[in-house]
Amino acid sequence: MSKIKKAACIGGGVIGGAWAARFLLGGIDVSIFDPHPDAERIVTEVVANAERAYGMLTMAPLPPRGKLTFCATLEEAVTGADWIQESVPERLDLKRGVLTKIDAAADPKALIGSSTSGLMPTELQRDMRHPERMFVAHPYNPVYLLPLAELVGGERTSPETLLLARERLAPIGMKGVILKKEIEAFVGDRLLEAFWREALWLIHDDICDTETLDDVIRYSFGMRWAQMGLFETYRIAGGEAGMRHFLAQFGPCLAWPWTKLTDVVDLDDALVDKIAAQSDAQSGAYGIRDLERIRDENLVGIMQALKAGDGGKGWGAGKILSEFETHLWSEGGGNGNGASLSVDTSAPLRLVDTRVNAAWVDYNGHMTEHRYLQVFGDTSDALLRLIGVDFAYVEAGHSYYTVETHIRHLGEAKLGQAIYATLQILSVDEKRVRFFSTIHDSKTDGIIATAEQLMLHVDASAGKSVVAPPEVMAKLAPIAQAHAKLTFPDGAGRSVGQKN
Ligand SMILES: NC(=O)C1=CN([C@@H]2O[C@H](COP(=O)(O)OP(=O)(O)OC[C@H]3O[C@@H](n4cnc5c(N)ncnc54)[C@H](O)[C@@H]3O)[C@@H](O)[C@H]2O)C=CC1
Ligand SMILES: C[N+](C)(C)CC(=O)CC(=O)[O-]
Repeated sequence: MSKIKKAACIGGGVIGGAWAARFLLGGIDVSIFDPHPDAERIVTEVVANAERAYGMLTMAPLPPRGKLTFCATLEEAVTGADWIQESVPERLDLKRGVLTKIDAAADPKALIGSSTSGLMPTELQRDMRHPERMFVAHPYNPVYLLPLAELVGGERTSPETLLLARERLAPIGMKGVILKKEIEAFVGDRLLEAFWREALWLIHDDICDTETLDDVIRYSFGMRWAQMGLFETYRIAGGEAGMRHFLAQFGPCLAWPWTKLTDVVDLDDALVDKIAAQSDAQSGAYGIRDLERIRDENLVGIMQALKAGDGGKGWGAGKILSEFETHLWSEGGGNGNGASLSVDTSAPLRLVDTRVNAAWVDYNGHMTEHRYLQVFGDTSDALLRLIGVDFAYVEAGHSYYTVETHIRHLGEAKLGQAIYATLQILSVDEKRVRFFSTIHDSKTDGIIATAEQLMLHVDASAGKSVVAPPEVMAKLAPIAQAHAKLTFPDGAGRSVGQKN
């Protein structure tokens, strides 16, 4: 599978910043060029929101965050990048100029995607020397959560470019859909534009205000669309007689005055003022970053619900999330698979490096208790991958299950604090592994929490413990032997409430 190794974002506004977050949280280094004086602050805030959202979205081990570099020139940003995403304002002359500059400075094999909402790729690639690798990758806001990118080629885009782009988006949790032909505004924005025009008429004609219009969407078909789109929803609406019956029943409405789509509203000052005032009344109590966080929490909830859809197989965006998580598990949080990790057994194994995410913090202002178990769980998962108990091993029917845990909270972890976790094996036999993990502050190495745990090797389908195979024991035993020579950890073997 082809993966993005280094990305460049040209334009770091709403969309460029969110692309950067998607790449960074996928473990990819990103260089940004944006001349705006506030670009660095804005991108940093967007990335922080994205990181918070990922903390809620998935328990799968994310790779170490990529490195973010702000560059003084476009040329500097694209150097070494194999995916360049242009996200400058929606003006043909500006975009064409920027894309032509990218083309001249980038590696000829680098893919160049444009975030344009509706400009034709043939127009955008007109002056490029290597137009075959240029295409539209039209995302949806927020790019770091919504998985879709419409992939659209121009007359001179090679078909392989679109296939390669789709392949490279999958490991960062995105679904690239390739359109058969280019058309202004592609598929999504054509639909949204039709909807938007109708909505503007409804406000203009005082049928409702912006809040009522939004209520109509979010309490009804908006929820349907998140999971089944238009045609599958209408198929169900046709009842047992299906789609043909639906078309026969509602087809005549097409001739009735149910839409004003052919008539474009005049977006004059009066209408702009009206919409802005209604929008202020509806949402003005929140700042933009607050609204983004609320939106992200809701989207995460929807995606998680969809992950449980279709009897747990995942549905729509939930299926993409599930596939993304499978990929993350198989990659093992950037530690690589067990075989390639070099292990220093002369000390407890340092298996997890992370940061306290906003979603982990509770009303006491510090990391909440179940997140400790999450970090300890990530640590034991990392041990398992190290000894060959990876995703393929689990899929083949065996695993280790945790049967006992004792956590001690010895310090506090605050929002954004860098922490790391170590693990020392205490004892091992063919069925059991007993180990002691410690969460440390990354700056001081001070101990924040410890966990003593016992895991059993199991046959998952039989639902019972069985002996681990020789190849797992061959990896586990040397670590256990080395750790037996270390000092027995202070606090191991303690019971709850025991005095020192
Ligand atoms: N905002 C949205 O909901 C969506 C926007 N898009 C598309 O993404 C693109 C960017 O839109 P937004 O991020 O919303 O705009 P924005 O105005 O938030 O950001 C544009 C950024 O480009 C920077 N910029 C201007 N000239 C530049 C140059 N020569 N080189 C590098 N950076 C430059 C600006 O300083 C600004 O930070 C547009 O093509 C838009 O149609 C696509 C999907 C959704
Ligand atoms: C309004 N818009 C045309 C920029 C919207 C998009 O392009 C996609 C989105 O995120 O809705």
